[in-house]
Amino acid sequence: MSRGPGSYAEAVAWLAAQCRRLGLTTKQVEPVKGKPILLATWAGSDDSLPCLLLNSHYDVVPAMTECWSVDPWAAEVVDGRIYGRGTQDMKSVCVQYLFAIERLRKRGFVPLRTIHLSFVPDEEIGGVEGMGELLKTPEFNALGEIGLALDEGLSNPGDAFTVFYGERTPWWLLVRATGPTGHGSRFIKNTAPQKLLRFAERALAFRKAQEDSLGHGSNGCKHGTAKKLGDVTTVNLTMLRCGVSNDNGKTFCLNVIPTEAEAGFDVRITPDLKPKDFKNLLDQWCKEDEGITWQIAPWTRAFQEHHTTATDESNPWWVAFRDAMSSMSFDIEPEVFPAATDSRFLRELGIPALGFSPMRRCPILLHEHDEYLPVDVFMSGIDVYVGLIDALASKQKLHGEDEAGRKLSGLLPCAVSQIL
Ligand SMILES: CSCC[C@H](NC(C)=O)C(=O)O
Ligand SMILES: [Zn+2]
Ligand SMILES: [Zn+2]
Repeated sequence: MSRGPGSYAEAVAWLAAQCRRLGLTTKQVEPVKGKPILLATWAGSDDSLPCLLLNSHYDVVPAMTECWSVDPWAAEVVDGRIYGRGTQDMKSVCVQYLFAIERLRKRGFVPLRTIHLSFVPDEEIGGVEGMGELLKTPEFNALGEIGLALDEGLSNPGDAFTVFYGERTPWWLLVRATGPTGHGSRFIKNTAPQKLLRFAERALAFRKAQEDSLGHGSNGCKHGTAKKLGDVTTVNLTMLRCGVSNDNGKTFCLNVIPTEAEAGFDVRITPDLKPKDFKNLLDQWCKEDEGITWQIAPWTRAFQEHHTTATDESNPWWVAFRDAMSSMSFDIEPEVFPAATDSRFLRELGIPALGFSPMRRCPILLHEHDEYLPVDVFMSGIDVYVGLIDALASKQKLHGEDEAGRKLSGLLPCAVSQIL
């Protein structure tokens, strides 16, 4: 597979060949030109039952080769570790699904429920033209009712596996202030940069309070544990822009007060905070000054609701997942994913989705230099999927699935909360 941009088609061709070798039926869809999606299917014996969807993204973030101690594209094994970009995020999962299916087929396993696999591009750049578009296609619709989707998670450095039932909603903000100009030597009031800095101070005070609450709140937290990153809201100042320049930003007239100043913020709203309430906070911070406004960065999409997958007895798929892991003697730790994954598109449609990569006893190395996965973690991850797929695809009709195999509206596997 070649490296760098332009290898989407090669990646899909390779994955499609592997799927066909395993006897899966495959279909390629390309809702956005140059961004192919692979769908593969192992038909179940009862096509009236909702299916299992195993999702993975085949794109990866770039690697700064000069900062790696090995070639990030060679999958070299050094000291029992597979090094390479995507070993954790999430090429390993793409192929672990396939190895697990190969093993199950060799064993003569026949799934009761149909198993679909989706291999999508673009997750690393927002997923809008990958999973986002896939869900609008007739081919996705033709897959039938999805009972449960599995998607990526994160490694757990301890002995348990982490399972993500939701994620923080990303809001990317632009804040713009305007004010008077004047000579840089004077006490000019309410300048654009001053207003912007006051806004930033309010935002950063909120950030500090959120950071201080990390590690606390064992009573308030959904799973009775101390607050983790996914349970608080982060606000990070990621862009600052102002100044009067005569030469397109090479040098600045530092003695002239600029009339405009702009800042960009990466905000991640925890499911415990209503997006509507965060919006009110932003409005309030802006109201404290004249001439300052905020907007969602127009090239991004801000979800206005949180969608989480229920992790209690009301969701039979959660129970099935939990019990399957427990029967393999694995502990699981349910959490909110601190960043964004393709699961948010699935949950938005009401499809229960769990973020799970079978990686434990290993540091979280996604997007880092020298990303690796120990060989034994990779191999045992295949065993985990064999057990999970066997258990989940063998589930008889679950509580809440009606005669036609459809979910009853009373079943709430995917809780929608906090409507703006
Ligand atoms: C909003 S799309 C960007 C997706 C990216 N996901 C990860 C896992 O890094 C992020 O959260 O920034
Ligand atoms: Zn990923
Ligand atoms: Zn990633």
